[in-house]
Amino acid sequence: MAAEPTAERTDAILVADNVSRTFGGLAAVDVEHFEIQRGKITALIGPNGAGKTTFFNLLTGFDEPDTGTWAFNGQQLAGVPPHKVARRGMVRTFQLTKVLSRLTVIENMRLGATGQRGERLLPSLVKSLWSGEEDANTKRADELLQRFKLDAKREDFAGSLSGGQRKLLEMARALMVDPELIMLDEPMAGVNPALKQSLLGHVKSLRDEGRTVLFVEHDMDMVRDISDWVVVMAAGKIVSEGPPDTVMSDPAVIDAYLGAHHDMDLDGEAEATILADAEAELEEQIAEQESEKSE
Ligand SMILES: Nc1ncnc2c1ncn2[C@@H]1O[C@H](COP(=O)(O)OP(=O)(O)OP(=O)(O)O)[C@@H](O)[C@H]1O
Repeated sequence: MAAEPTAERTDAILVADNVSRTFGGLAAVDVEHFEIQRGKITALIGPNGAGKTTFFNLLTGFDEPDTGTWAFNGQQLAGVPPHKVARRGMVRTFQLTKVLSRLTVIENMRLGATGQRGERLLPSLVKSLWSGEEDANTKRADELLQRFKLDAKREDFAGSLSGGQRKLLEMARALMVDPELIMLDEPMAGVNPALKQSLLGHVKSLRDEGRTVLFVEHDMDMVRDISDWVVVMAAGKIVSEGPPDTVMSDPAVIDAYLGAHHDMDLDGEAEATILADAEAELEEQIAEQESEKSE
């Protein structure tokens, strides 16, 4: 049996109660109780439209709930704007938007240091950040780019990165504020199958260095592989939670997925394109590793 959603566990870094959000008549999120355990990797899964992204947005201050309270390290967060949430140590990743794609990799990293603000502010922020090349933020950014093997891409436009590299940049950028809790938005989306292991390694390394990770993901292999705890949402509610093996064999979870989740079948052409991309990206990684060795 999977643990009941209300089951008490030990060291929670985040505790949320009665968080709800409706759109028109639709209860997108209606979560009675939710906890994230410190130092663990927690997966938030559920079929399309289950409310995962909305819940993420509520917890990080990007959307306002109709009801609810939640505390991070014992401090209430309702009503706190996203950049202040980030400064308190809780940060979420974002998929690269158009605006961010037009900035270089290092510019994206510097923006990460400011926490998270509305995109309209970005152009002025970018300019004001340029005072000193050698400041502490640049040093930290360069260290992170090295760790995520993006240093060779430092001056490239973020929009030119491959799917896997974008995901690495999203993670590296979030780490600029040295968060205790990092929330990853579909870290495997758009990543070539051949590179998934390397990405998984990076996510595990976040836990190994003492951070807490929450991620939303549709890739069940990833969920099974790296999660310490899995929380399942369906129709806005938490319907099950527990260790990955237990949860994934829970009939309520299987029902939730069979009811609403459809994996897309790829046609031959799409599959060939993905394979070709994967090969190109792998070759690039190998070339980078070889050039590192010869340095
Ligand atoms: N801004 C909005 N206005 C109206 N309805 C919304 C809005 N945002 C989300 N919804 C609705 O709320 C429900 C939950 O959506 P949400 O995106 O949170 O689900 P999800 O679990 O993240 O899905 P996916 O896995 O497809 O990303 C859906 O029915 C969605 O259509």
